Amino acid sequence: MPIGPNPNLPEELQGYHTLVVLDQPQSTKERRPNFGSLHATVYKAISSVDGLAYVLRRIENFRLMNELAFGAIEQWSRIRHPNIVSIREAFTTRAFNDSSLIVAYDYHPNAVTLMEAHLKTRQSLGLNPHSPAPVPETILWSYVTQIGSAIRAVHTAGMAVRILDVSKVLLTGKNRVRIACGGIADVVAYDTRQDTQILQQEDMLNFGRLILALCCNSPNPTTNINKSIETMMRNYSPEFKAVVLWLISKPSPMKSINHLFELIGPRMVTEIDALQHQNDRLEGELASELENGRLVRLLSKLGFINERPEFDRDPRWSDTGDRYIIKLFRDYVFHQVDEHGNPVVNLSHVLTCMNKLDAGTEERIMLISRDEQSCLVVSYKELKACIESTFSELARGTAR
Ligand SMILES: Nc1ncnc2c1ncn2[C@@H]1O[C@H](COP(=O)(O)OP(=O)(O)OP(=O)(O)O)[C@@H](O)[C@H]1O
Repeated sequence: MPIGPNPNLPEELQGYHTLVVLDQPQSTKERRPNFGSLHATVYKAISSVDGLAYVLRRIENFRLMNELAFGAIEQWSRIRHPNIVSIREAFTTRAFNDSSLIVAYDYHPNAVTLMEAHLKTRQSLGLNPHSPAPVPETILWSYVTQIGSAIRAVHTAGMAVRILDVSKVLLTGKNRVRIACGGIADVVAYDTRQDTQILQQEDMLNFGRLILALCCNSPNPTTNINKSIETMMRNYSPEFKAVVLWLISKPSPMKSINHLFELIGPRMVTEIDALQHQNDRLEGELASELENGRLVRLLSKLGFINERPEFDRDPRWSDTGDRYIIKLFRDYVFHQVDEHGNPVVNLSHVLTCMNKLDAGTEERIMLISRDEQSCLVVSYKELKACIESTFSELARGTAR
């Protein structure tokens, strides 16, 4: 949640403007480093290039010693994965009166960290964060599949995730998770380069710790690992426990993220089913939005045609031919009254009429003039043709 605009922030930052801090404010006393020994702050900002919102992660007091450190950002920006927040670019800046590293990522509205979604709520509600209110196993299987898939993509690209814990994985939709800080560690720790295979083994350990943290409602489940494993065993199936224990098991050259997918095979089928259901639901919603779009277009055309002020003194325009039929139809749809003369405000009548008009059905309706002196029987098909021809006449500017 944005905390609000801050007058102390730069107005413009290498093509970004309207910066808003997204982190929870920390008092100077409790402010702790959150990237190794460095402080980081997260902002939402708007790009002047495409007008879209992005997230800028700023690492304070960072000195770039070697331009080659940005090579990793290029590699990361080539990764497009549904469970990784995409990187846009990275640069250094003095706009904050220090030397900062900025890494720009895609912005996901309403995203919260797994920490905020599952662990902080208990603390903020004043509940014991360690008391058992386990995250349901089905949700955790989904997280395991998604985060595992993200790690696999990064490892396949010859890199390591490096920053992976409950405060650095985002929940960006219903059960959709994304790794949030790709690339930063590669730049910040460029000078102390480590063997990628070792880092990849650490990824699996961190992944195991992350899942264990969610099982135990504790951000640091490894402080008392035996107790955490006990808690997990009480609340989750043996199959799930086996996966977590494998993830936190000792690193070995034989331990690869690909093996995870052999362990969780049947769960991936459940995940695929859930995704297809979700897809069906979204397609359903999209279909009704398409219908709404068609209706808005039709209503707009009616709005353009009826009561044009430039034809006010020219009853020949609005009271003859096609336009007259459209005018009576407008009254039929919107201006009906009941037997007491009260307006009938019935949205479903409007929607039914508009749908029939859009489809151009053969159904006939009786249109009566306000003075009840004339009465016309027309089909929706004829009405549709009238509206189309009058609207194109208007659009061509040949209405007079
Ligand atoms: N790509 C993003 N899109 C949308 N919101 C994001 C994105 N990345 C982070 N956020 C938001 O920014 C907030 C702060 O992120 P951050 O990674 O600093 O988490 P944090 O819990 O404050 O971690 P730390 O304790 O390390 O500061 C999160 O609550 C999240 O809602």
